Amino acid sequence: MKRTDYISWDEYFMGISLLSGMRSKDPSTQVGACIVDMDNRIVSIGYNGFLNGCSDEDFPWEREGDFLNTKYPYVVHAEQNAILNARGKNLEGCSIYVNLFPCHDCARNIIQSGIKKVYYLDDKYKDTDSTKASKFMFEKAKVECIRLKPRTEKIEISFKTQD
Ligand SMILES: O=c1[nH]c(=O)n([C@H]2C[C@H](O)[C@@H](COP(=O)(O)O)O2)cc1CO
Ligand SMILES: [Zn+2]
Repeated sequence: MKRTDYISWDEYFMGISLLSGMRSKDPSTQVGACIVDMDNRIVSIGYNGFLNGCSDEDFPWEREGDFLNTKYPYVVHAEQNAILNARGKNLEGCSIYVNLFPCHDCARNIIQSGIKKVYYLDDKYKDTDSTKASKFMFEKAKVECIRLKPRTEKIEISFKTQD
């Protein structure tokens, strides 16, 4: 008799996005993205962070104040990192799982990469122009956006061993 309490594909991939977000140093918003092909094979993963080869201390994590003294000009978004981490692999027809609804810049990159479905959890910036632009572009480009309603509230990962 097979196990019945295994996690669904959606919980698996969104869980990987959330786990990836746990690598983010952003004090306010940790975002993870997981790109999956049409055979449910994981193609790429990314989280929001600063630039390769630079120290995380080189840039500010602030949200407020003069634009150049905030993180916004510098932080690479999770979706962008996931697309770039695919290292040029063909993403046509793939899905992307991301815990936060994509900003308008990520929406453009998602569309241009050939990704056709966006699964998301949180839409806390739904009232911003950025998100409104994302939704408009996704609609015009026929990229499907699906808000995940997970069956369970949380999945626990434990490193406890039997010995
Ligand atoms: O599409 C996105 N992808 C993504 O990685 N992020 C990241 C960028 C920032 O590090 C953080 C947003 O910061 P905040 O919530 O403090 O404004 O989330 C933010 C968005 C949308 O806001
Ligand atoms: Zn973005």
